[in-house]
Amino acid sequence: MERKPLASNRKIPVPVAESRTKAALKRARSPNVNESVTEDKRVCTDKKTAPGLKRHCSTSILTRGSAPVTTASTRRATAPKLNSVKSSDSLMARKPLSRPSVSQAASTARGVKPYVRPGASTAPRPVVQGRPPTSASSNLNSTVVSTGAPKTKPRPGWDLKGKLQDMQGELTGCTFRIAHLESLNQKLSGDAEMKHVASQSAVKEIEQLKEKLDQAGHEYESHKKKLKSDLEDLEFQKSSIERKKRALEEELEDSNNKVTRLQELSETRNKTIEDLKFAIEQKESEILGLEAKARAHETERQRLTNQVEEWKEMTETHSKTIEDLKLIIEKKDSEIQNMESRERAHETERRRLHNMVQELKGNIRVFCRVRPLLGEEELCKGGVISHINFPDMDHKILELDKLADISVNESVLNSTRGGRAMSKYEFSFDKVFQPESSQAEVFEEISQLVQSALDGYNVCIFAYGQTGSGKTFTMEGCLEDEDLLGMIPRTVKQIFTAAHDLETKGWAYKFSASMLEIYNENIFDLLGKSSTREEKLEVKLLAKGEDVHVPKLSLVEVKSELQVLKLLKKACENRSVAETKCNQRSSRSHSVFQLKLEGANSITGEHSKGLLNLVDLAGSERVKESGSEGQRLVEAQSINKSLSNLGNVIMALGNKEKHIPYRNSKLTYLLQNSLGGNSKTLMFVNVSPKEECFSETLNSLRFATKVNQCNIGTAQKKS
Ligand SMILES: Nc1ncnc2c1ncn2[C@@H]1O[C@H](COP(=O)(O)OP(=O)(O)OP(=O)(O)O)[C@@H](O)[C@H]1O
Repeated sequence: MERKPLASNRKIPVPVAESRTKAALKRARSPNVNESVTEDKRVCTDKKTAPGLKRHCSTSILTRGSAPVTTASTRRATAPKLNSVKSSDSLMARKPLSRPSVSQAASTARGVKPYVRPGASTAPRPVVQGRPPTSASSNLNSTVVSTGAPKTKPRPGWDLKGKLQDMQGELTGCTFRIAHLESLNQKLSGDAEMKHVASQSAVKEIEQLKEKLDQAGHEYESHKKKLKSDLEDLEFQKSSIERKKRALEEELEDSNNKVTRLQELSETRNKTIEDLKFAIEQKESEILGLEAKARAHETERQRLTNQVEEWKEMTETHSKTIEDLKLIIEKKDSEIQNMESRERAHETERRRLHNMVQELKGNIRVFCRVRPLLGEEELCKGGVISHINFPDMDHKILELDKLADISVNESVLNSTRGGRAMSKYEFSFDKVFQPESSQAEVFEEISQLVQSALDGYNVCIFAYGQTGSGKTFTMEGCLEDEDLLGMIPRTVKQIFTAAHDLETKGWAYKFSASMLEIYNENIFDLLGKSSTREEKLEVKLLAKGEDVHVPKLSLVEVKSELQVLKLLKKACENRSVAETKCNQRSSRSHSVFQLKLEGANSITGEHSKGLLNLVDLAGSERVKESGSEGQRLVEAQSINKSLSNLGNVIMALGNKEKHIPYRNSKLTYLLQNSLGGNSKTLMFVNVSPKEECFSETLNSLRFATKVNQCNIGTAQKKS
């Protein structure tokens, strides 16, 4: 009987994994294996000593690790019939028992799953009995089969002979079978011997392998130690490498940061370089421009140098010429002085002629001014003044039309309009200003008169007319608007300008201004302090033919037009304060602006003394028509008194009467030196364009016509 497992133990495949190698080595050293080997040895020993037991022993070996098998001898001892033995043998022959290899057996015994070489069959290998039957066994089996129990019916009890025959046949079979078994036993004994030898060689081989295994174990241990130390070395190297790696990584990160910073720096520098390049280009182009300029300057310098040389020569020539010219200038200076003295003589002559013209024009002159329709008046009338006409081109005649006839002495031209009788009144004045006339145009006509004040004449300009006809607008105007400045500021401006011009002719002037208000025949100072403003002033005449004097009246020396404008504003404010105490007082009072002009010519020794009176009279409407009563009646009466007295004075002057009733009113008393022989008088008669004011307009025009017809004599220059 061959035993392959030991040989196959050596052939335990080398496992891929070390763990498997260790397990195999362990299994190889396993006590179970030893046990198995020992058991094999024991069986072999038993085989020598007890051949009878050999079968049992071999059978136990064969059956170890498999299901228990009942031996043939046991079965024979217990089998009641040969048939049963035959059947069990045949069963053995038919049903081979599986026997695992030694390693498998060992593994199974330890409960460890045996290692199965890949590709190897896991089917149990058949034991001897399981092998295909040898020729002997097959013969036996065939014999048994042939000598098997007859399939005939059992012999009856009485057939002893037959039964004996059967028993003899059975005995023969047994004998034959015993012989066969003995031969078989002999064969098996031989096999056992061979197995024993093989087993011993296997044991030797196992011991050798064990030694080798121990040796291999030592080698493995030493190798393991070496590997462990190598591993430690490697671990140490690894950790040092990792440290180095970390250090390198940090270094790398630092380097990267440095690189980034350097890149940024590089970009900044590149940009700076670009900027600098651009600046350099600009500078270069500037330099080129400057070089070109420098070249041009050099050329210019050269040219100028040449010119300087030329001029040096010319200067010498000019110096000579200058000397000649100086002589000529000296000559001319004396000529100019002669001319200036002649001019002064001319100026004196001009003044004389101017005065003569004024005399020829008459010392009382009357200008008529019609104001335009304003605001709602314009809307109602469609902007047309239908009852006032300006028929002549010389602007000296005004026509007043009325449908109803009024019996008056003026030249009334009766005509018809729309089938109705129409009265036409014509008035003639020195000048008629139409509604469109500007303040400048009006002033142009009175500027010569203003000049007379500088020449040493008393000048009186007053505005007459009903309330709202434009007297204040004409005299003062709007002080905030240059174009709307009235006669007073324009007069002042002209006087200062002319005085300045006359300075070159030796004239020096001193101007003193005052402004008063005559309300209800009382005189109030419009330039006074608030404490003295309500104080009533009186007019005094120091001596006959002397200046009229108002004691306590503020007299302010003025040196500029601006200063006078400030005084006018102050007077306006004081008037409006008074107006809050007395309703419409400004309309109900006369305001008088006076400017004294005292001139002296340092060259000719001439002196001049003039007085300029600019008067804004109170409204001239009649008491009866205005239906005034109470305070208004008192106002109206005093206005009427002063205005009618003004007319009376002018009439008396015109009639060359001996007694001129100056003292009948404060106004005429104040203006007595400016009305009459020594003065030049101009009256504005202001006319409202409103048709409902027709009656008042007619009255005003009649009064102005009377004044205009007066010849108040020749003005005398005061000196
Ligand atoms: N020529 C003109 N152009 C434009 N507006 C004028 C003119 N004349 C008068 N006015 C306006 O008419 C209005 C009445 O004028 P203003 O006050 O001068 O009349 P007045 O006769 O002085 O009246 P009062 O007697 O009440 O003082 C004012 O608003 C003034 O600005």
